[in-house]
Amino acid sequence: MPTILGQNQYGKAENRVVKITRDGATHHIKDLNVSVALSGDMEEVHYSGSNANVLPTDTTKNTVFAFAKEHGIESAEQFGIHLARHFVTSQEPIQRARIRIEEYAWERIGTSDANSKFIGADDVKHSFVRKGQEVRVSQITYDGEKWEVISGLKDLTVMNSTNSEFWGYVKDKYTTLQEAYDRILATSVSGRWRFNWTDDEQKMPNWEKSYEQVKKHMLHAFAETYSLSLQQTMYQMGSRIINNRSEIDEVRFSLPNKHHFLVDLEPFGLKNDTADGAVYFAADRPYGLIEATILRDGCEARIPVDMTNL
Ligand SMILES: O=c1[nH]c(=O)c2[nH]c(=O)[nH]c2[nH]1
Repeated sequence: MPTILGQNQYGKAENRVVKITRDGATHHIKDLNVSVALSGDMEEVHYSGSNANVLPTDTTKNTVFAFAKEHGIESAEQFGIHLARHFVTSQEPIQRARIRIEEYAWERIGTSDANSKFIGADDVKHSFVRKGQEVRVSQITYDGEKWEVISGLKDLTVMNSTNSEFWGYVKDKYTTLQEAYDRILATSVSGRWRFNWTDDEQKMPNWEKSYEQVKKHMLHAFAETYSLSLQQTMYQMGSRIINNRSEIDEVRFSLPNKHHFLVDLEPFGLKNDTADGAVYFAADRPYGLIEATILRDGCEARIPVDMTNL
């Protein structure tokens, strides 16, 4: 044979597993991206195509989700150790397992300086904001007479682990979506807001304070709205800003609906029920994209509909 097989490994990469643990009304999130790489006696599958030693990558994916439900996720390390031990000890041909895990950190809305002021302790049990700074953006336009200032943010990722439903929608012959009475609602907020300040230097808004307040009202509305759709939540977020910040006349949002699907663990004899803490598959695409402008009554819409370049 003119060639021989060198190092090889296989497995399912990037299993996006989200485990919610319910401690009464207080929820806890573990949000991981788990990649499995197995190696061992795998010559034959490469040389002849015999799969006799191959545990399917699909099975490694199922194992990740089933273990999250059956054993919980105490820490990424503990979870990885458990998985690696399982693959190596349960499958004779597998001699090495490498589990790589990225963990995404979440903090409760209301617990950090940036978002605490308006939210009482009762509101933060199931509403989370992903750790890390959002990107703050602004656009300033001047024609020699008047100013137009638009501020905003992107990549502010938030999640409600309950208090979200979606049902009563139109059903046609292509509809397969099941109605949801207790789902995860998550989005990465991209928002822009337009100031009504145009020229009076004396009445210039305090831009820093305004930004912090807008962000707080946005998070507050997200956390407090019992949601029947992302559209409804989004409108509440915009209204709350307009109603509390007199310097702003217009808000536009572009909100990807970051879908979290309940994993079917029935085949493994596991009940995966929202009521007692469930395991979800966090899908990255496709995603619903929900967008709208919310205006102060009587004001004109000027923020571009497509604000990706803004
Ligand atoms: O909040 C939602 N709004 C929708 O318009 C929609 N469509 C869908 O499939 N899921 C959802 N969720």
